[in-house]
Amino acid sequence: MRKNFQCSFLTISVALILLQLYLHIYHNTRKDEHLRKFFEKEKAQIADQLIAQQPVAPAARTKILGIHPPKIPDEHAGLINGDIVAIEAEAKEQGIRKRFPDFIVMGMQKCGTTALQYFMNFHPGMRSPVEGELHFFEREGNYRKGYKAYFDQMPYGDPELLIFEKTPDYMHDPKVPSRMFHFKPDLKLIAVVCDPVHRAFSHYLHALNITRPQGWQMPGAQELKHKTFEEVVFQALAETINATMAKALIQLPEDQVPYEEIRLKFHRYLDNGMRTGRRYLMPASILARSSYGYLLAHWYRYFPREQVLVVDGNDLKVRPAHAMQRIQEFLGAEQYLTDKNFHQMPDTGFFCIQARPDSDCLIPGGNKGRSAKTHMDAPVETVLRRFFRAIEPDNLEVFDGVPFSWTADLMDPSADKPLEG
Ligand SMILES: Nc1ncnc2c1ncn2[C@@H]1O[C@H](COP(=O)(O)OS(=O)(=O)O)[C@@H](OP(=O)(O)O)[C@H]1O
Repeated sequence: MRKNFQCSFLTISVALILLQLYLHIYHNTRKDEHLRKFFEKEKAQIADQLIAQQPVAPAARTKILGIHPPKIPDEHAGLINGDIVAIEAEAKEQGIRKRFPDFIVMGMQKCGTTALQYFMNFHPGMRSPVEGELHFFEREGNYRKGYKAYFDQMPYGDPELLIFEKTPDYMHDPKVPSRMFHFKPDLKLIAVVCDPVHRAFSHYLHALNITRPQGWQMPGAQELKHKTFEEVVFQALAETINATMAKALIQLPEDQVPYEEIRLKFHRYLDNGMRTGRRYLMPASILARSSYGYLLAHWYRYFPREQVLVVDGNDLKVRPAHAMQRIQEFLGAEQYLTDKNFHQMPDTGFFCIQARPDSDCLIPGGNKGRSAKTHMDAPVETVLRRFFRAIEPDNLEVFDGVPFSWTADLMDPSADKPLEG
C-alpha cells in the first residue's frame, strides 16, 4: 500500500515536471515567433521609404557639430520670486536649525541615485531629508508653494553639515536648470549617469511596476500595461526619430544604418521639448532620459562645469569607494567613506555599507535590483544599442572625448547580439 502510494506520487511528480517543461518551451517559442514577426513587419516597404526620403539639408547637418539645446524661455521656466537668505535668517532667529541644500543629486533616474543617497547619509558631514524625493523644482504643484515650503522639508542639522536632497526627475526636465539657477546660482549638482541601454530597460520595468498610494499614476505609464518592451521601444523610436528611421534602425544591415540622421532627428525632438518646456514622458522618455550629453549641455548653459559632478553609475556598482572619494572631494567634505565601509554582497553583487567595524552592513535600495532578475530579449537590446550608438557621440562631444564605462562596448557593433532571434 505504502509502496503503491510512493509509486503514484513519483509518477505524478514526473508528469508535473514534464508539463512545466512543455509550457516553458511553448511560451518561449511563441515569444520568439512574436519577436520575429515584429521585426519582420513591413520589411519590404522600408527600402522604398528610405529611398523616397528627402536627404537631410546640409545647413541642418552643421548644427550637430556643436550641441546647443535652445535656451528655455523664462515663461516656460516659471521662475518664482522669493528671498532664500531672508527665509534662512528668519529660521535662525527662531532657533530652527535648518538650511537650504548645499547640493542636489539631480539624476539620472535608475542610475543608482537611491544607493548614492543611502551611502551619503552615512557620512557624518552630510544629511538629506529622510522621506523619499522632494520633487520641488519639476512638479508644478510643489514649486508653486514657494521656497518656504521647500525649506520646511529640509532636515534639521548643525550649520557645518552639508545639506542635500536627491530627486532624479530634475535632470531631464527642461525647466529645472533655470529654476535651480534662479534659486541658488552657487548650488553644487551631482549627476549619476549609467549604461543608456540598461537604464532604458530599468526605466520601463520601474514604470510598469510602480505603485503609489491614492491612485497616483506615473504620467504615460498606464498605457504600458498592455505592451511588450519591444513595442514600447518601437513606439518611443517612432515618436522621437519617426517610424521610417525606426524601421531603418531595426532592419538595415549595420553599415547602412543612417546613424548621423538618427542623431540629428533625435536632437530635433529634444530641442522641441526645450522650446516648450515639456517634460519627456513615457514611452519616449526611456530614450530621452538616457541622452545625458544633450541634457547636460542644457545644464551647462546655467551652471559652470566646476559646479556639476558627473558620476558613472557603474562605479557605484563595482567600486563605490572610488565614486565616494570623487564625491567627497567635489563637495569639500572629509574623506570619510572609504574602502573599509563597503562590502560586496555575494548574492546580488551590489555593495552594502558599514558605518563602523562593529555595525551591520546595511543594504541600500529597497525594491531596487529588478533589472538584474529579468532580461531584455536580444533583438530589442540590439535595437537599443544601435539607437544609443547613434547618440553616444553627444557624450563624447559634451564630456571632451572622455568615454564612460559603457562607451567602448556600445560603439562596437560586433558585440551586438543577432537582430533576429
Ligand atoms: N547597492 C547598489 N549600488 C549601486 N547601484 C545599485 C545598488 N542597488 C541598486 N542599484 C542600481 O540602482 C538602480 C536604481 O536606480 P535609482 O535608485 O536611481 O532609481 S530611482 O530613479 O530612484 O527609482 C537599480 O536598477 P534596477 O536593478 O533596475 O532596480 C540598480 O541598477
